[in-house]
Amino acid sequence: MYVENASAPARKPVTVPNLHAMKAEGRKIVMLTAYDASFATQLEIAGVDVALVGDSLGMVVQGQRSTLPVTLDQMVYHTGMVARGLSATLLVADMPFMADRNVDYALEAGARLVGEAGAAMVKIEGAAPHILESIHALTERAIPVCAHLGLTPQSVHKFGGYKVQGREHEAAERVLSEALAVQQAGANILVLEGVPTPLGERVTKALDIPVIGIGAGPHCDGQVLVIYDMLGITPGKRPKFSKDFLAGRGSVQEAIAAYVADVRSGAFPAAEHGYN
Ligand SMILES: Nc1nc(=O)c2c([nH]1)NC[C@@H]1CN(c3ccc(C(=O)N[C@@H](CCC(=O)O)C(=O)O)cc3)CN21
Ligand SMILES: CC(C)C(=O)C(=O)O
Ligand SMILES: [Mg+2]
Repeated sequence: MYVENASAPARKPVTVPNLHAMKAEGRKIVMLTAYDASFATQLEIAGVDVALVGDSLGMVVQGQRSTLPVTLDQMVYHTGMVARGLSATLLVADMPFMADRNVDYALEAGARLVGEAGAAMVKIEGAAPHILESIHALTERAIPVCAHLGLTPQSVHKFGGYKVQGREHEAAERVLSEALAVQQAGANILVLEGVPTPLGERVTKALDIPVIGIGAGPHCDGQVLVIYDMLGITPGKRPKFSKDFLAGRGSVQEAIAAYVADVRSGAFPAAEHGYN
């Protein structure tokens, strides 16, 4: 029987091997943050590939000045809420500041975010020796890892602000060698944030694993944004790499659908969203 409001056929679940196939086939990966079940459902309906419970929730949900105050308990709480809104979308949860202080802590945090809260993968910033060890230890225990390099927000005090990374020749070479190191340690995918467009392209071409960019130019294998930035409701100034997809559209669902379509077609990001 034809039912006008019958829901769309269920999407096949997105898996880690799917993301690797997408890179191989040149199909762009669409990633977006979510912090609760209602937004998670909107991502699910729009066909977003990967949902990220970002520690950016400290800034956009809690109103903090950085991501550093976010606790593991809070990440577990939000990850659980998002997990209950998803079915096919792959769920990644950020390791909060210092939950990766050593391998044992990182394993404990991974166990909670995946085992207790329902994430399929955890994201860890940096490529310091203890981070490479943790990436290895987690992936050995079948917890997939998304590495995160470039403008890593948990290093805001070290960088002296949210500054684009890898601008000088030596700094660019360092980002590239860190990317190779996290891949070697076992990372399944990489988020590359806040680097010049040519470096985004070099890293994407040098790695076998998918590279998801945010402020890293259009050559990455996929893109990620903070959902409040792409809905134009971020308090204060939005990063230059973001875009308001709700402007001129009638609903949150249309805005997310436009983001999905523009990432898949390569229309987003445009030159104005990148750094040179
Ligand atoms: N709303 C929001 N969006 C984000 O993308 C985001 C967060 N919050 N919180 C956690 C981190 C912090 N991020 C940020 C925050 C600011 C800039 C920013 O203003 N960058 C300057 C670059 C200046 C330079 O050229 O070095 C810019 O103008 O874009 C970048 C990333 C990314 N993450
Ligand atoms: C900006 C993305 C990559 C992130 O780490 C977050 O939302 O916390
Ligand atoms: Mg984060």
